Amino acid sequence: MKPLWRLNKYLYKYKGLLLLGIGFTVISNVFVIIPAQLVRIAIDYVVESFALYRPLMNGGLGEAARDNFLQYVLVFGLLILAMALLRGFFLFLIRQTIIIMSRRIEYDMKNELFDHYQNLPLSFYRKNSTGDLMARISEDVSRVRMYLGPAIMYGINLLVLFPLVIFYMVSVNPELTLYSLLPLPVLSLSIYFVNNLINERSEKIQRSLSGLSTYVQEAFSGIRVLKAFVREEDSSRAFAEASEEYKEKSISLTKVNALFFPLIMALVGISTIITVYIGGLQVIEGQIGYGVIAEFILYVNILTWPVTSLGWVTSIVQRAAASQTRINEFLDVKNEMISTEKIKTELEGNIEVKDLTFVYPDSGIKALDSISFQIKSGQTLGIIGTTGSGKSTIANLLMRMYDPSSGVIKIDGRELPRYEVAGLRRQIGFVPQDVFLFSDTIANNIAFGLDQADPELIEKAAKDADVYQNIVDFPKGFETLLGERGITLSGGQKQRVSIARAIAKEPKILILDDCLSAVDTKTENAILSALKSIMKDRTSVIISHRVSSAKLADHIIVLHDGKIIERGNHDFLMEQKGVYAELYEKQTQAGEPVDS
Ligand SMILES: Nc1ncnc2c1ncn2[C@@H]1O[C@H](COP(=O)(O)OP(=O)(O)OP(=O)(O)O)[C@@H](O)[C@H]1O
Repeated sequence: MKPLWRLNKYLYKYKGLLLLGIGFTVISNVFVIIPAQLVRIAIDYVVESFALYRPLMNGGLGEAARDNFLQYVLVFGLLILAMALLRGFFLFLIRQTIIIMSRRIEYDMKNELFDHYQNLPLSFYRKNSTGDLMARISEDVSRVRMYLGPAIMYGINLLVLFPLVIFYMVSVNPELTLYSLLPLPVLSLSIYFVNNLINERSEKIQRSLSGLSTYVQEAFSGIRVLKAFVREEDSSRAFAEASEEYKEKSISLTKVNALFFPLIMALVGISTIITVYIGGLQVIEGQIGYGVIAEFILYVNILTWPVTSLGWVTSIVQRAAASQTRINEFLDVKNEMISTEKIKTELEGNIEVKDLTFVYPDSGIKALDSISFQIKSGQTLGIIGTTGSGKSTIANLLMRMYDPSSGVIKIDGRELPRYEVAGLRRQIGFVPQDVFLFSDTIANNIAFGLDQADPELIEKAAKDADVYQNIVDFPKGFETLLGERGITLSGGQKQRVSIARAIAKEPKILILDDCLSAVDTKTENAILSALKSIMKDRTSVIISHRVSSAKLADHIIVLHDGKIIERGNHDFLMEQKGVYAELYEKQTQAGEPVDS
């Protein structure tokens, strides 16, 4: 229960709806109890009237007595009907308050979680899978909503109705009350166990279903690989196996579900039989009238649902508490990327990195080892290195996606933590190694970093990234929709749209992380020379495997195993005849012309 306390702030926020809901519950229950008493009075009246009817009929007053009697019964009938209608109206109002409150809280919770997720550092995303993040914001929040809505609603109903009914029952006949209520605790306990069984099995089904969807999603997004390696049969077999498991689990749930209602009916039936039997004995002994039996049968029926719901509510609350624990676990993750001074200022773009060492906290891999370099505003730094040498790590650290293990990174003489994180990132244009485009139009993808999409700026960025002609050649031009992962574009086109997105926001610092690998050297040169003019007075960092990309940089560093092994400009490094020169030779011999 304790994890659910965190939700009290929401209950407080929507206290108006909650209090109204409680009020409506009390009123609606009054209209449940009164009809039961009316039924008792009506039946007792009918029985008494029958006893009087015969002597009156003999005395010639039969007709008048009959009319009177029918009128009386009609009034009772109308009264009971009116009560039922009023009860229905108040039930409607209860749902309109408590269930609406739960939906609003669900909305608030999802927004809070989503905002929180977005603020968390990259390391959080390394540790937790996207599936997990999605499950907590959707399934777990839904389970918590079940507590805030139905569970609270039925819980309040139970708390109001139960004492009220028991009070009336005891006031009418304590002995009969005891006997008729005997099977109800068994009902509640059985529902609790059956419901837990249902939940357990539903969860297994849910897991198997999400496994099935992940499998289908992967099979079809990797369909080209699947076909190329002729694995269709294998894939079908694996799918059939996963479906079989899903089917078995669904059938096992159906079995338990099938038990649910018969169980309730059986136990209610037993209660009714006991009521009729004990009540019948008391009627024979003259202790009570027939009406009391009818009233008690109604009471037992009235109590059936609240008692059933007790088991149900308990298991909902347990599940909600487990879900809220999972949600709290994520909500309690703190964002370590805190700014010390929250400096918001326009950057000039002078970068200084000193003795930078970085160890990835989750893997313990030392990706960078005492790296130092400087880039003046308007200059370009080329970073060359083998796979896994730490190039992308430098990009991540410059954007403050992680904080260094030791050493400092300064921009314009200030250490990164002094800047407001969003303000800093807003002035850095980043083109990641794995291009990610959204399922949206090309124009919106390019304008992603802008607060307002300016068509002129978008076109200019596309031209500078050398992708303009490709875009206007599409029938819908800039309005072309990109598929789920930009499948309508070629690898090189995607990279260039991604570059256009970074330069459209006219950043002070531009970081290209190996993002020209899928374009030919001619296009690479065209982009790089366009960038040279755009990035005049701004700073660029060009990370690449290819010497052709880094060649034009003012300063080049060559990385190996997290360490700088060579540094200088192209001519200097060529003269050194070291790793860089060797790489240059290899790449030119491999048929990659590197001349501009
Ligand atoms: N998020 C991460 N968590 C743990 N280790 C990581 C992470 N990212 C990278 N590494 C490790 O850090 C080292 C440097 O990786 P990095 O991505 O910086 O290399 P790179 O030079 O950019 O390589 P490539 O050219 O292949 O992209 C590698 O050994 C890699 O396995």
